[in-house]
Amino acid sequence: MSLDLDIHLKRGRFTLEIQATAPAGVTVFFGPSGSGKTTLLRAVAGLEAVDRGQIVIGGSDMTERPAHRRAVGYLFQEPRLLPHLSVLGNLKFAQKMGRKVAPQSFDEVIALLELGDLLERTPFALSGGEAQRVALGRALLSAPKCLCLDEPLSALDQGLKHRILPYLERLRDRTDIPILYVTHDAAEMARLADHIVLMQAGRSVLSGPAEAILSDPAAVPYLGVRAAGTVISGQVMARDPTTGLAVMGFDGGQLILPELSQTKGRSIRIRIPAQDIVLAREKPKGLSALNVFEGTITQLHAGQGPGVMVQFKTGETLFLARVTQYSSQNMGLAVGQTIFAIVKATAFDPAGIGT
Ligand SMILES: Nc1ncnc2c1ncn2[C@@H]1O[C@H](COP(=O)(O)OP(=O)(O)OP(=O)(O)O)[C@@H](O)[C@H]1O
Repeated sequence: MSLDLDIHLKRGRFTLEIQATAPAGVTVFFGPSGSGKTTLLRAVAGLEAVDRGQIVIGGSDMTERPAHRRAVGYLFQEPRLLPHLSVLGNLKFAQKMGRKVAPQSFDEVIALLELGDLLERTPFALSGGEAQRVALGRALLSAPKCLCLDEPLSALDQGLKHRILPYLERLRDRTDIPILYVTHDAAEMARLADHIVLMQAGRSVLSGPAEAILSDPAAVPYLGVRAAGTVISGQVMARDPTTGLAVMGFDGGQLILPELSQTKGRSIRIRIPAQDIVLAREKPKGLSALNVFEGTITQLHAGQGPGVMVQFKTGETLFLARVTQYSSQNMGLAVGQTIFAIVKATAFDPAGIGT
C-alpha cells in the first residue's frame, strides 16, 4: 500500500504545493517550523480541504472523502483519549469506529504495544508514554490505510522517548501501510525513517530513501549540520562479554560498537553524525579509536560556513564527514581519492541505536 499526494492549498499568506509518494513504511517530513508539515498531514487526513490536487491511498482516491471515511489514523503530539473510558474502553471504541475490522486483531495490537497491563486503567492513571502507546493502539485498531504521526514523541522526556521508539520501530517493520511522520529530532528521524521528504516554505526540496538523503551533502542546508550523517543498517555479528563491545557487519565492513542490548544475529541500524568522523589521507597507525575503514571520496561540498562536507563510499554504504575548509585544503581532498575514516566506538549513542 502506498500514498500518492499532489496538494495545493493556501491559508492566509502560506501556500502548500507538494507532490510526494510515501511507500509502505515510515516517511519522515522534516523542515523548519512553518514549512507546512502539520498542514500536509491534516490535508491527508481530511482535516484541511485542498484547493486542488489529489490524495490517493492504496489506489483509492480520497480527495473528496470526508475525514471519517478516509481510513487515516492520526496521532497528535498529545494523546487524545476519552477520559471517562478505561484503556480497554478507549481501544474498543476506536475499533468500533473503524470502517472495517483491522487487519491486526485486537490481541495483536495489545501485544505489539504491550498494553496488556494497562487495560483496566483510566487515562489519568497513565504516564505520558503509556498514554501515547494507547493512542497509537487506538489509531491502529481503526483499520487505517495510512497513519499520520505528528510529533508523537515531542511531549515526552528523553527517557520515555527512547522507551517508545522500539514500539514504533516494531510497527514500522510489521506494517504494510504508509506512515507519515513529523519530527524535529534528527536522531528520531535517523532511527525511524525509511524515506525522508525535506520541506521548506510549503514545498518539498529533496526527497528519497533515508540513507541517501542523510548522507547527501546537498541535504545539509536543510537538515542542519548536526542532523546530517550516515545511517547504516547491519547485523550484530559478535559480542565480547569482557570488553562489552559488539561487532556489527555492514555492506562495506565491520564496526565496533559500545555494548548493545541486541543479541547476536539481530538487525540493527546506527547513525554516525558527520561531525563524529575524522578523515586521514593515509592509513593511521597506533590509534586508540577502534573503527578505521577505507573509502573513496564521492562528493565534496563547501557550504557558506567554515566546513566542507565530504561524502565517501565504503562498499555500498555512503558516509558523510564534516571537516574544516582549512583541513580540506591542507589534505588536498578531491573526488575519487582514497581516504581513511576514523570513528570512536563511543561516537555511537546506545540510545540512538535502533533496529
Ligand atoms: N488557517 C490558517 N490561516 C492562516 N495561516 C495558516 C493557517 N493554517 C496554517 N497556517 C500557516 O501555515 C504555515 C504552515 O503551518 P504548519 O503548522 O503546517 O507548519 P509546520 O511545518 O507543521 O510547523 P511546526 O514545525 O512549527 O509545527 C504557518 O506559517 C502557519 O502559520
